[in-house]
Amino acid sequence: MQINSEKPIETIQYKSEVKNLSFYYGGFNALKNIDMVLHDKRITALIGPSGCGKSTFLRCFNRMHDLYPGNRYEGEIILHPDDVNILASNVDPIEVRMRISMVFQKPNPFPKSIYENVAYGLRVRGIKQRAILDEKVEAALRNSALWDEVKDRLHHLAFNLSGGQQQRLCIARALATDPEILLFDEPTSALDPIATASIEELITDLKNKVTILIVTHNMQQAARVSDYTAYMYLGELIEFNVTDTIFIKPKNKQTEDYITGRFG
Ligand SMILES: Nc1ncnc2c1ncn2[C@@H]1O[C@H](COP(=O)(O)OP(=O)(O)OP(=O)(O)O)[C@@H](O)[C@H]1O
Repeated sequence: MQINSEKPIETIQYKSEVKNLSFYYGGFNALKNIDMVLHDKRITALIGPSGCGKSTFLRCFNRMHDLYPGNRYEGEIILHPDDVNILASNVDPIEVRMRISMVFQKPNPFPKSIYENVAYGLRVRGIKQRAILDEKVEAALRNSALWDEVKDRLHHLAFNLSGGQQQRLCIARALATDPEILLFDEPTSALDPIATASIEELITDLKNKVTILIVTHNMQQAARVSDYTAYMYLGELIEFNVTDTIFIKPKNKQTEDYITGRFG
């Protein structure tokens, strides 16, 4: 595995360090000894052929796998600046999910109003004051480039929005609680090209505010939006580097074959 063997394009801090991470679905070893970093307020893309473990890796970051019995992590995911290992058994997964939010492949708004979708996580955290809720809901909708389209119908059902708008609403819902890392699992695969372009633009804008890890099948998308790219194969991290290097001059033959479409 090659990791950051070139000088980084800039000197920035790590938001997270993955150390010797392995993951098991019961007896199946889906991730094997992964070492990687997430650069603070940068976008990292995970690419690789179907079944290589991209979603499994992403889901380790918010302890999603804890929801199912028989799953097991080994190794560490250190979250900075407080250096906590979010996989440690004494760390509450609910706490982790407050700090690391996820946006799924298909838009999945709750059967509630636009406003209540965004306010949901704030209410779970015990925020009741209307003025604070109003302020945070508006900020999240502005940050997800949805405010102008919905400001006059905040109390309408979220299902009335288009697919692209629903996905931006899900991003607003994830942003409302000020997460430190935002996880995207193929966020545009259910959307048309215009909605995809607006989500990509939004993701690019969001990196000023939050560290982003995105799984995508679409290599052009990885090349367009990400600063760093990780290529995975059969549960292993094969190569990790700045995105331009991975796409223009990968160091590993397997990465090159995948990027050039000779494999996968
Ligand atoms: N709940 C599960 N139980 C057992 N094995 C699983 C489970 N979920 C995924 N796997 C297996 O783990 C491996 C990695 O799957 P994963 O979904 O992470 O791959 P992926 O790279 O995200 O694939 P895709 O691009 O098709 O979404 C695959 O072999 C898959 O069959």
